Amino acid sequence: MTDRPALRRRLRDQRRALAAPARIAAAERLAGHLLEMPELPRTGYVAGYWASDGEIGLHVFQMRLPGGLRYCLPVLHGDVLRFAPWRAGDPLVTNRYGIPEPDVEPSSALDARDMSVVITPLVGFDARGHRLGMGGGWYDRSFAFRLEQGAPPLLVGAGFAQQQLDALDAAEWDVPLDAVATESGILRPPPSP
Ligand SMILES: Nc1nc2c(c(=O)[nH]1)N(C=O)[C@@H](CNc1ccc(C(=O)N[C@@H](CCC(=O)O)C(=O)O)cc1)CN2
Ligand SMILES: Nc1ncnc2c1ncn2[C@@H]1O[C@H](COP(=O)(O)OP(=O)(O)OP(=O)(O)O)[C@@H](O)[C@H]1O
Repeated sequence: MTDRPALRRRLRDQRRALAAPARIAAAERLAGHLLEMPELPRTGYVAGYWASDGEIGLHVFQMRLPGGLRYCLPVLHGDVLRFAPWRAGDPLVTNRYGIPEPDVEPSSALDARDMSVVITPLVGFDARGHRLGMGGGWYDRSFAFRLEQGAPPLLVGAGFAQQQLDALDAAEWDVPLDAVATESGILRPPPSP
């Protein structure tokens, strides 16, 4: 068994330590890889996130999204995530974790099932698409339905290549990612037996 809290601390420290020019270049390359994914639909809702704590940024990706795709940000609602369309300039509020989210009534925001694509933040990941997040279980609870059905929504993790781990043991509730995008490219986990 891995010590998940210790692993999170180490990976988060490494992520914050990345120099600004490297993180800007990485976000730019990440956007290019995401936008070239053949699985990316031309219309629908795309969930991103507001990068915090050194997470790889999605601003370039958001700005270059094809016109038919609406960019959304997560909104905490009860114990799950909902999503609200957000464009630069739209009002924001700070959630309990200090992360900005669209200033909308959470109960009126879109359901996880309404998303075509979800770009998830990552603390760590492995080649099988196992994801280590911040530890709140938000993405796992919100997308638990993906354990019983296929995409959509397509779940794509986003992170720096340095966040890849050899192997991450998955908990029974961990929802595997369909792909992981980094500055180095797109990693597609082999189908699990
Ligand atoms: N940018 C971003 N937005 C996101 C997530 C994320 O990982 N990144 N989330 C992914 O689930 C959700 C929020 N989940 C979170 C879960 C735990 C902590 C956390 O532990 N934060 C503090 C300590 C707790 C606190 O301040 O109350 C920390 O930095 O240690 C933060 C966010 C939704 N929005
Ligand atoms: N489908 C679920 N049903 C009930 N509880 C869940 C579910 N998914 C996750 N949890 C709870 O969430 C807690 C945190 O899970 P985990 O460590 O996998 O979070 P994470 O994926 O790193 O976090 P996040 O998604 O917020 O970035 C677990 O200990 C578990 O109690």
